[in-house]
Order: sequence, then structure tokens, then C-alpha cells
Amino acid sequence: MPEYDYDLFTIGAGSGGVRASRVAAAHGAKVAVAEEYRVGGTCVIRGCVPKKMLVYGSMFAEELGHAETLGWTIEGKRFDWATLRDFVNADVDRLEGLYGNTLASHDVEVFAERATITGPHSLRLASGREVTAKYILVATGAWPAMPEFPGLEHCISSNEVFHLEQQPKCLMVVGGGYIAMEFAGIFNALGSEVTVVNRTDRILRSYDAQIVDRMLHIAMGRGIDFRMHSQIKSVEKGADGCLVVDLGDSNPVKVDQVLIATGRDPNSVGLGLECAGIEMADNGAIKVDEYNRTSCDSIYAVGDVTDRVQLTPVAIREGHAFADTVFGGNPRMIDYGSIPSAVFSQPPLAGVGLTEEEARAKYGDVKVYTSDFRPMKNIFSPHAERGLYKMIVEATSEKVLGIHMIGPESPEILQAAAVAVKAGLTKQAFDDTVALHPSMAEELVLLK
Ligand SMILES: Cc1cc2nc3c(=O)[nH]c(=O)nc-3n(C[C@H](O)[C@H](O)[C@H](O)COP(=O)(O)OP(=O)(O)OC[C@H]3O[C@@H](n4cnc5c(N)ncnc54)[C@H](O)[C@@H]3O)c2cc1C
Ligand SMILES: NC(=O)c1ccc[n+]([C@@H]2O[C@H](COP(=O)([O-])OP(=O)(O)OC[C@H]3O[C@@H](n4cnc5c(N)ncnc54)[C@H](O)[C@@H]3O)[C@@H](O)[C@H]2O)c1
Repeated sequence: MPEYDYDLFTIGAGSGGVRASRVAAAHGAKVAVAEEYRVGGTCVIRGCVPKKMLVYGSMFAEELGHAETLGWTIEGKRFDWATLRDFVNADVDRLEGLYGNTLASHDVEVFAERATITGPHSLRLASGREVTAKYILVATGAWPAMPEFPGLEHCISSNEVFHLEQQPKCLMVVGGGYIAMEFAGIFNALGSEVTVVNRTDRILRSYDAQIVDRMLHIAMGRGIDFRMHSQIKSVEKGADGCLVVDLGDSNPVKVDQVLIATGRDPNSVGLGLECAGIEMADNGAIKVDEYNRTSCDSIYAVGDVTDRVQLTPVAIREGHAFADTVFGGNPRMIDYGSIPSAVFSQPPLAGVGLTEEEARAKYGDVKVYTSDFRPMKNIFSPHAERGLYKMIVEATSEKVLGIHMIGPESPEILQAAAVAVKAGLTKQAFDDTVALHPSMAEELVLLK
């Protein structure tokens, strides 16, 4: 009779939990996973994937305009939100099925219910069933952080935005981070009037300030209204169903929807972590060592719940490293240096490595090469938007410390450039590479 029901019990079938569970099972472990909402987690169900599909859907507004400039006639063109929303949600259903199949094909047992920890090796499922496991992995992700003000109940988070009955004519987005900029871009492109409310005058803090300034300039040119140094005091629902937002000045703003995008907190409340003596940070993040082990030897945690880097590829790597370490006899740590990331705003921006500000603070003497150019694709556009690429190098060795860019397809281009930064290449290696012409990416090897 085995000592425990499972070798591994994972809480949460998101990016980190699914990867960890299937790799542990492939290493021969008997694995179960509990998921209280939908298999796939935030990225697949209400994050990266449906968001990117909405970005693609919204970009047609501009591209149809380009097509007309180039001689196409598009009669009776109009946009229907419900069609886009339902298409995206149908694809999410398809992906959820694929993730379920992956778990099933690896003999991972799935419990479609909430799980909580009752001890170092024990859990309770919402149905009341008690289970035991040699190891427990907490992969419960993060949850939208909602500020407090009267009328918050009338507002939505990114969880709800994928299911809106109607496209808002007027949308207020609160926050200056990834989610705020991405949804401001989507709804602006679709023709909604968008106001962004941000409590400081800085948005997208972790990105290079010059690139972010370019994004702001372009977004304002496209009609997004930015209210900096502003915060919501209250929201009231009017008789006509509209929301009246008080920003503390004498001009209340009337909108159809208010989307709160003010960060995501580690999802650790009510998990029973105290039953196993698991240490947490003040914001609820589970503290782990470099092998993802918590302060309880049999319990590990990966992904957003540990609040290291809230990105899907990072959660996936952590989950994989955990499974290799504990079940594959191959202890592995993650290298968190030079993680590329992007904001799928319109246009998108992307970066890897140190920003100019960070590089100057760390190295003092750095050189900055830039290309400020009008992408050929934008020649068709009524907006004369310019792309901006930046390379920051160490002054004497010319080793590349960071690359930052804004312009069409910049996330696609930056992923390739990130290999060079990770490999520690110098500016000379870029100069030695022949340009691929005509492309936007060629600017990277022509930087002055
Ligand atoms: C709108 C949005 C857009 C995003 N876009 C991007 C992007 O473009 N690129 C990118 O890299 N990242 C993006 N992210 C971030 C990315 O989604 C997360 O970093 C990633 O999903 C974290 O994975 P995880 O495994 O830690 O948690 P999740 O994927 O959140 O999975 C956690 C799972 O645990 C379940 N769960 C929680 N508690 C319990 C419990 N007690 N019992 C059972 N189940 C439980 C949840 O239901 C959830 O399914 C986005 C996030 C959002 C919200
Ligand atoms: N493209 C991507 O990779 C992508 C896309 C979406 C989300 N994500 C991940 O999800 C995480 C959460 O996204 P997010 O946009 O919610 O968070 P974020 O951390 O990017 O931005 C939060 C913003 O809200 C502001 N803020 C915080 N508290 C506030 C308050 N009380 N009132 C007003 N403003 C407040 C902050 O100043 C910041 O501008 C991100 O950190 C990111 O890691 C990634």
C-alpha cells in the first residue's frame, strides 16, 4: 500500500501547473491536478491568448483603411463585437480541450474543483474528499487587484472584459500597465472612445522611458485620452445605465464601462498555507528558494503566486524545472536574466535587458544607438507614426546590455534579437550582419 495517494498533487491547471504536472508524469510520477475554473489558466482562458486574438481582430480597422488606400473597395464594412467575442471564446474552448487532452494523455488525473491545503502532505477538495501526496505544487496564479472606492461593483476587471455583451462606446481604463495599454489599444482601434486614468505621470514603468514616450505620443494621436495624476473617487450608475466617474475634479466623466487594470495579486488567500507553515511576503506571494521550494519541504510553488516575473513563459519554465528537479533527478534553477517581454499595444513595444536608465545606473558609462524611422507599412496610414529602436551597449566592450523597440511587429522582431542579448553579443556582431532589405528588422543592424 503506497504511503500517499499521489506522488504529486498540483493546485491550479494554468501555465505553470499544467507543464509541471505533465513533465512530472512523464518522469513516472503519479500525478493529480485540481482546477477550480477552467483548464489552461489565465493565459489560455482570460489572458495572453484571447487578448492577442482581440488585438488581431481590432487591427483590421486600420488595415482595411490601408487596403482602400491601395485600391481595394470594401463595401458596407462594419464591425460586430459579438462575432469577434464569440470567435475568440470558441477558440478558447478549443484550447481548453487541448490542454485537457495533454493532461489525460499523460495520465494526470484532473479534479474540476477547488483544492486547499490541510497539512504538509494533505489536501481537501471542494467536494469534501481528502487526498494525500508526497509533494504538493501550488500553481494558483494571480488575481486582479481592485482599488477601493464607492461604486467599484459597477466596474470590471480583465476577467470580465472578454465576455462583454456589447462593445462599450465609451470606456475608461484605470492603470498604466500592460493590461491597461493593451485594452486601451484594442477598444480604441475598434472605435470606442477610450480614457486612460493613471495615478502618476509614468506608464509601463519597467520599459525604456523613451520608447514609452513614443507610445504615449502615438496613442494620443490615435485619440486615447490620458488623465495622468488621477484616481477614481467614486462611480455611480445613472438611470440610463451609464457610469458617472468622479475623478476628484469638477468634471465627472460619463462612460459605459470602467476596466480596472491596476495589477494582479498572488492568488494565495484561503489556500490553507498556514496549515503547512508556508511563509509568505506581505503581498501574499509565496516565498520560495531557487528550486521553487517553500518553507515546507514537501510543498513547492511556481508562477504568478510567487510574484517573481508574472509572465507565462516564466511560469512554464518554473513548472518544468520543478518537475525535473523533484521527479527527474535533474536539479534545475531558472535564469531570470534578460527575459524578453512585450506590450501588445497599438503599435506594440518590446524590450529585453537593461533600459537606458537602468544601464546608466549600473554601468555609468554606456552608449546608446538608435534608429527613429517611418516603417514602410505606415506609409499607407493617415497617421505618420514612427518606429523607434534603441540599443544600449557597455561603453568600452560594446557588449549589448539591452534592446528596446516600438513599431509594427516589434515583439516578433525582438524575440530574435533577445537571443543575441542573452548570448552576450556586441554591437559589432550586429554591424557585421548584412541587412535583410526591405524590412523593419534591418534597422537593428543599421543602428547609428
Ligand atoms: C489579460 C492578461 C493578459 C496577459 N497577457 C500576457 C501575455 O501576453 N504574455 C505573457 O507572457 N503573460 C501574459 N499574462 C500573464 C500570464 O497570463 C500569467 O503570467 C500566467 O498565466 C501565470 O501562470 P500561472 O501558472 O502562475 O497561473 P494561472 O495561469 O493563472 O493558473 C492558475 C490556475 O489555478 C487555478 N486555481 C487557483 N486557486 C485554485 C485552487 N485553490 N484550487 C484549484 N484551482 C485553483 C485558477 O483557476 C487558474 O486556472 C496576461 C495576464 C492577463 C490577466
Ligand atoms: N503582454 C504581456 O506580457 C502581459 C499582458 C498583460 C498582463 N501581463 C502580466 O500581468 C501582470 C498584471 O498586469 P497589469 O496591467 O494589471 O499590472 P501592471 O503591474 O503592469 O500595471 C499596474 C498599473 O496599475 C497602477 N496601479 C496600481 N495600483 C493602483 C491604484 N490603486 N490606483 C491606480 N493605479 C494603480 C500601477 O501604477 C501600474 O501602472 C503584469 O505585471 C504582467 O506581468 C503581461
